[in-house]
Amino acid sequence: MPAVIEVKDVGVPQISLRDFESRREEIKQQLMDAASDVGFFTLVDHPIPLERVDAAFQLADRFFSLPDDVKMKTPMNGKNMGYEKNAQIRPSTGYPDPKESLQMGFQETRDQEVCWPKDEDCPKFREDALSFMKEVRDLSINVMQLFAEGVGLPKDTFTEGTVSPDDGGDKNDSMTTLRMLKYHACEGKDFGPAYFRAGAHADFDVLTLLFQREGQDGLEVCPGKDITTEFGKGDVWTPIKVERGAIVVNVGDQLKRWSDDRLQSTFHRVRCPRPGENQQARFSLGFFNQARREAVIQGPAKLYPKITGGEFLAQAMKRNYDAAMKKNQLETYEVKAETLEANKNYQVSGTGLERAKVPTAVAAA
Ligand SMILES: O=C(O)CCC(=O)C(=O)O
Ligand SMILES: [Fe+2]
Repeated sequence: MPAVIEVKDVGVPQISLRDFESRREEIKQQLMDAASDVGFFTLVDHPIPLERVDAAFQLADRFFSLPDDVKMKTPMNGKNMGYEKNAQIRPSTGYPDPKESLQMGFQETRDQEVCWPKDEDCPKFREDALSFMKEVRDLSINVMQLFAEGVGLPKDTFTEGTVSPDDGGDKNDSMTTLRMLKYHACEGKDFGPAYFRAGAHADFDVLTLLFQREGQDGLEVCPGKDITTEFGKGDVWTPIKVERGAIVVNVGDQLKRWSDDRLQSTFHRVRCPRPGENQQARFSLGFFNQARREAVIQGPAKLYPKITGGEFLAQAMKRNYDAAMKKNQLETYEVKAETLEANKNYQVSGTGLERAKVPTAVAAA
């Protein structure tokens, strides 16, 4: 049976953070409802000013406008940091997403140091990116505290589990990352309906906050799909229209596991625009709150064995990037033998489980 891919607007809940302190309980309930149902929602009336988001997009544009050889001074490493272009192959499609991206984190390790664009190439990049990242992290903390309470864990479980203290603790085990994305322009080209700017995948972090630009739609989500079953066939995809000021938020695989599957990590993808649509480049900024390298992930009902953030990432990266890792001789984090044994019957879902049965196209340049 050929894949039936239906796109229907079944809606994604919008949650207002207005009067956060006095409406805390109400907001918590709305977050829990959205995250246990669709796994995706948008946040409005949040504290991040539009100008800050616009400035972050300008920063991304400044970086992506540099010549390729300058951007390639900070190549993607096996630890989810650095720059890549046409190199992220999604298991769901089998071809690289037609895009370029730069990922950076809070760590001050050598792994991370070498991934920051140099001041002489992109002045003040690091300073400005970090200040935006801190702002998004602060908002994430408020949301993650409500989720921890909502699933019956101590309030700070997900924040202590993702945020390394800036002083005192080992901030170098932070794995949270900001990913700047630029999908290539494809003016005048038609790759058909089954070609994607980002192939279907679920995120492997705790919570993703995604910033998009008006007029640059394309994100679609596939709610209600159990991500441990076959991927994407006959499912209903829902477009999320970009709304100025709204932040798209989704639950990742780590939070799904940490909540004993109460909260849903949902497949999503980015469509490639066809003639008649906006085929210019598309920018987005994804902030991925990930479990710290040493944080232990386990839900209140212990549905899954324990796994650390570092091991979780290593497994996800290995599964998703095996070929790329081999080719580039990249090294990722270590996974202990006992973790492998304890987790052998469980899957890190990451970016899809099966190659999609759709025709592939050559990535746009
Ligand atoms: O660019 C987007 O809108 C989505 C990106 C995404 O899903 C990802 O990078 O994980
Ligand atoms: Fe994603």
